[in-house]
Amino acid sequence: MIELIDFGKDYGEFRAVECLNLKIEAGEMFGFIGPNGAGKSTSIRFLATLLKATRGEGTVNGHSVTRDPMAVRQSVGYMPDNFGVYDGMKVWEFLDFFAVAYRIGKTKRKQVIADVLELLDLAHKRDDFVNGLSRGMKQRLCLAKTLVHDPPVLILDEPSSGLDPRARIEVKALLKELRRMGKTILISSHILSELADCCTSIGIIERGQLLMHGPIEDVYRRIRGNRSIEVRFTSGMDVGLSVIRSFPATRNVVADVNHCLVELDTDDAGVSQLLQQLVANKCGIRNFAEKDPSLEDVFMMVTKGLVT
Ligand SMILES: Nc1ncnc2c1ncn2[C@@H]1O[C@H](COP(=O)(O)OP(=O)(O)OP(=O)(O)O)[C@@H](O)[C@H]1O
Repeated sequence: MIELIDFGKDYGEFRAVECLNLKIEAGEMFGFIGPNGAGKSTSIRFLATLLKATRGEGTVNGHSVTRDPMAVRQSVGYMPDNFGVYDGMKVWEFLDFFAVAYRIGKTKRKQVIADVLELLDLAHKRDDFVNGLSRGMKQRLCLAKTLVHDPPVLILDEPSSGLDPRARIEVKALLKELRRMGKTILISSHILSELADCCTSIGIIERGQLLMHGPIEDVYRRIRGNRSIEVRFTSGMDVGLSVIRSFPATRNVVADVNHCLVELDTDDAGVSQLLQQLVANKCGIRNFAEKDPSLEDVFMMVTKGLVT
């Protein structure tokens, strides 16, 4: 649904994006992650047809970004990282303005505006002035305007920036709902915990280069290397620790009062074997669970070059 093929962008002498290749399938929610200045907005603005590539190409919904930008615009709802609102405009007028720009007829516009206001929970603000809205509501209104022409693809640059925790949770719930409605979503964000539980795949970009991308589970798996298992005991922890320490796949053990963290170099069968040995040795176990790294851990490891 979205593809970048050898995309590169120079600003004068400065190479902002090196050579980016990326493929996002229909129905995915793709999290685009990178430190400030990594090249996320540059890539996003190219896909939204607002920026010319220095090298390479992109396609959205089967349309070439460089050769058929008008068709791409029909397919994309784009939310920039900072957007302006017009003074003296009411909420419905703001949406009407964009609906006219997308050449939606007058009768249909009324219905479309009512629908998106309903979806974004802004119906009660229909006749309020846009510049009097809170930041969270302005952000929701901007998301509403990306939907007026019912595009299959949404490209959202930092949609949650500057929002308080409650407003961020609301935006996240909305994005999940939009994905459920069949939209393909590309979202950039610095709030990694937020992306972790709503994205199906991620890409990590730094200094204009895509360091890693793929389904979120694959990325975790590639990072994980050794597996980290947390074991909580109700009894028999001394015996349990000697079983764990003598287990051939054990690489490291960090023990606390009634639980320990074990690093294992093994597969699923090995993990299960360790559990069986603990049970066979009559250890009381309250919890035996694999600990996944957080998206923050993944991001730090990849951008520090600890993983290739
Ligand atoms: N119009 C421009 N002229 C010159 N340099 C630019 C221009 N736009 C962006 N850059 C530079 O290109 C690099 C990539 O910028 P970009 O905005 O794409 O990064 P980003 O990953 O979106 O960062 P952020 O998370 O801070 O928004 C940065 O070093 C930036 O300073």
